[in-house]
Amino acid sequence: MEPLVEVHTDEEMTIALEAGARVVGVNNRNLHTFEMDLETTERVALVAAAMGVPWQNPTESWTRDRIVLSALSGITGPEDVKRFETMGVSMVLVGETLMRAEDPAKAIRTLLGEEDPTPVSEQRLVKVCGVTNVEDASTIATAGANLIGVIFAEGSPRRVTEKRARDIVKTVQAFGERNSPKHIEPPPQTDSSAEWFQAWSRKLVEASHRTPLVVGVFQNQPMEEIRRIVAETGLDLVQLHGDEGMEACAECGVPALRVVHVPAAAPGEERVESVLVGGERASPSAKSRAEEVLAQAPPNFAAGVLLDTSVKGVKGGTGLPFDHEVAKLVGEAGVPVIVAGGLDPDNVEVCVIFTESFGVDVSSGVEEAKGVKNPGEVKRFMEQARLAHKDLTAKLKQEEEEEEEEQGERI
Ligand SMILES: O=C(O)c1ccccc1NCC(=O)[C@H](O)[C@H](O)COP(=O)(O)O
Repeated sequence: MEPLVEVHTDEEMTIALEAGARVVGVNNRNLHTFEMDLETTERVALVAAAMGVPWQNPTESWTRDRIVLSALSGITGPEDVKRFETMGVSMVLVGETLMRAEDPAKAIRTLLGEEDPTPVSEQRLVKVCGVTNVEDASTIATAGANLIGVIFAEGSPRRVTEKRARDIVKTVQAFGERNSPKHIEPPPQTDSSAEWFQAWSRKLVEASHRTPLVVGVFQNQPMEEIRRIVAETGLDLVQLHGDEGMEACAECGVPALRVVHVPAAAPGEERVESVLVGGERASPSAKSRAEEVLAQAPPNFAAGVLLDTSVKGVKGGTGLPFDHEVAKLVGEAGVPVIVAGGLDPDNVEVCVIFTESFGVDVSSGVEEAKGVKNPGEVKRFMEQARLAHKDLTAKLKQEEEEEEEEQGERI
């Protein structure tokens, strides 16, 4: 019988090989800090290479002059399996991903590349906001949200203390197997809002698809206060939800989402009703609102544009939608947006398919009381949003193919 010897550092690898270990597993998780780093296997494997000990290629049968090298922990998607397969690792060990999976058999097929997951580059964002306790944060992280919002805005019934925010940050970090804020490098500066926000949207999805990020929501608060709270609580991102303007987003100490407020829609005008009236593609009011939004979205400051409803001076957590035609038009101009305001598990799908938005944000639509989330509704919202994202990806792909076919026919 051959024992599997687990190592995490260069030194441990040296000891294991010198002792004659033939099956060596590199744990990507540091068991002292619980921090996860998939590069650990690659780094520690170099020690074996430097000692002239080759490892077994997964496609060949084992010979005793080679070690069987395994990558342990942190494997969450087929791209991770591929990464280790490419470097010739013989085995991967997967625990947490299968424990969290609703359908472990399907999860294994997905890891092996036999099921078709949405590639990260095509994924979209879901934010659940107004979280006030660690139990809700855990529920939302487990349900698969990308962003978890905590509110510092004065007067909000969902406002949290710094201590509570710190506890929520710790819970979300532990879920994502990290113990520090996620650093996201901004894209290169550009003259184009579309280019800037598209680059940021890819970065946000990439940074949050394994591990949710915590967003602190502020409203017209002094910048020193924001920066202090960011540093003291460990927030990953900020959301400026007042009249701060775009430029302020570059001053927060971490990347910031900028909210642009759109007045609440008149009843019945939340979505498609303004389209195709009298041959006009969009209502004049939606067009001018979209232009206003675009004018407020210069490049090089914010990490994203979040459109939310304002009603009679109230901004945030209104539970009311705005005219989604506005979001659709801003997206068509090339600027990806996150749509907030009055979303719930029953209307999120229509919103996603209609607006083709990059992201959605919900707060009161999944609450059972102000500041208290309903776990069943959170789960349902996530399922509906993800389903809609899948349908939208399929729809956009089909449209692209049809367009290519048409172009081919014209030539
Ligand atoms: O939710 C609040 O109480 C709030 C108060 C002040 C500023 C912002 C606030 N919420 C920020 C959000 O991002 C909400 O998710 C967004 O407004 C949507 O809320 P809802 O319409 O309830 O889904």
